[in-house]
Amino acid sequence: MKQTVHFGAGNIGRGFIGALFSESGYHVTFVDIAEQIINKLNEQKSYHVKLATDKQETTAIHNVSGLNNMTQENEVIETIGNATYLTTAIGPNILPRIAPLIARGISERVYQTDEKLYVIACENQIGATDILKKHILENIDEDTKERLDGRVYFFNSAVDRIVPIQEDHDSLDVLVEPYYEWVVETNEDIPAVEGMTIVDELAPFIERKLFTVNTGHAVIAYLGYLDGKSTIDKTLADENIAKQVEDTLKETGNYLVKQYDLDKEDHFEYIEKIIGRFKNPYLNDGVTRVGRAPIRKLGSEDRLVRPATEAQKASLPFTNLAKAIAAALLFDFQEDEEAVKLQTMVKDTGIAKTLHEVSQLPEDSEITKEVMRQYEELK
Ligand SMILES: NC(=O)C1=CN([C@@H]2O[C@H](COP(=O)(O)OP(=O)(O)OC[C@H]3O[C@@H](n4cnc5c(N)ncnc54)[C@H](O)[C@@H]3O)[C@@H](O)[C@H]2O)C=CC1
Ligand SMILES: O=P(O)(O)OC[C@H]1O[C@](O)(CO)[C@@H](O)[C@@H]1O
Repeated sequence: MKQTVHFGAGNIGRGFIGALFSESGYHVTFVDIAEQIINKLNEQKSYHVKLATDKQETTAIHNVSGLNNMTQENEVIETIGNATYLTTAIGPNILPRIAPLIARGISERVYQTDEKLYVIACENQIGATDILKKHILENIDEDTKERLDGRVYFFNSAVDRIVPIQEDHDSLDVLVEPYYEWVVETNEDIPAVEGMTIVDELAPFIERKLFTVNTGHAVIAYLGYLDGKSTIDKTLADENIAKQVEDTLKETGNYLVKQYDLDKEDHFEYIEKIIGRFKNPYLNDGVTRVGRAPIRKLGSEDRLVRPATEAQKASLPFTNLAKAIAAALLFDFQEDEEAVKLQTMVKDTGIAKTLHEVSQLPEDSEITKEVMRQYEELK
């Protein structure tokens, strides 16, 4: 049986990428630090993916097992040696931590086989596989690096499927929205995986997704949190917030249409489709999950700041994006490590210095000034 190894047996790992591989005839080895999940995968050897609809259609996912990357390093290295694909859905900040072990696996593999290995990071980040590749290469010696050519391939990708935090932590089953899109950038003729879309150039796809799905989601999450709302669909039922989401996505939309020469009408239909997905009441998706890790989300290349700086460069409006950034700066959820750190930064150094530090925005930039104005109104 064909083998694939997937780092991160969480929501996207089990509910999306791992499930697609299993349905495409692969045995999926999940690698994770969560001992309980790994044990369950090895005991049950299967789980269910349930659709967030009124009927809750369910698919059984078979041919799965698990390894713990902290305690089973040799087994992980051996599994990398036998895999066709190596994927991750672990969070962009974790990629540097798993890279050394992947590097060891690749280093052994390229002396044992000429079979090709395809590495794809499935994270909400532009160029996530490039980032992973950089960290992997830092852990491979020069002679071995030469053997990667023609044997190990790295492809960037965009992943889109809303998978909320699961209510039953004791179960491997995963509730997911029906919609999904997995776009992979390559010119290689790679083994088919059901549900994987291959494109020559990822930029329009990942930017369209990140600056529509993720920007829209972030606006709802941060404004909802400020307003004491619990979930995304409940927040979107508030007309003022719904209008704010639309206005913000018009700003990112204007940039995307201009940058990628998109058909404006098609793009605005895409926005409406995405907003429809956010309204799914069966997902019960918490604002604190969607708003998680605000420092990462305020990064210069991420869903709020990048479209604002691009809009500014193109002389397009960015006021609503500035409001979303201001709302993110007010996200003080105590159980989120980054939110706590961000609040300390704002308290100790103020908005302009914080934005300079986390978003690389000049302290006197027009965006910063607008964020400061909006922050005062929101707080
Ligand atoms: N949940 C969603 O709807 C979507 C998430 N994404 C992206 O997918 C990635 C994963 O997100 P989720 O699946 O939601 O997160 P998650 O928290 O459900 O899963 C992450 C998994 O990584 C594991 N992990 C953390 N540190 C590790 C380490 N050092 N070594 C091994 N395993 C480790 C965790 O134990 C967990 O099982 C993120 O980059 C996210 O932005 C992308 C699209 C949709
Ligand atoms: O997974 P992240 O980057 O923390 O952000 C949450 C976002 O990602 C998703 O999980 C999936 O695209 C969305 O639900 C949400 O916009």
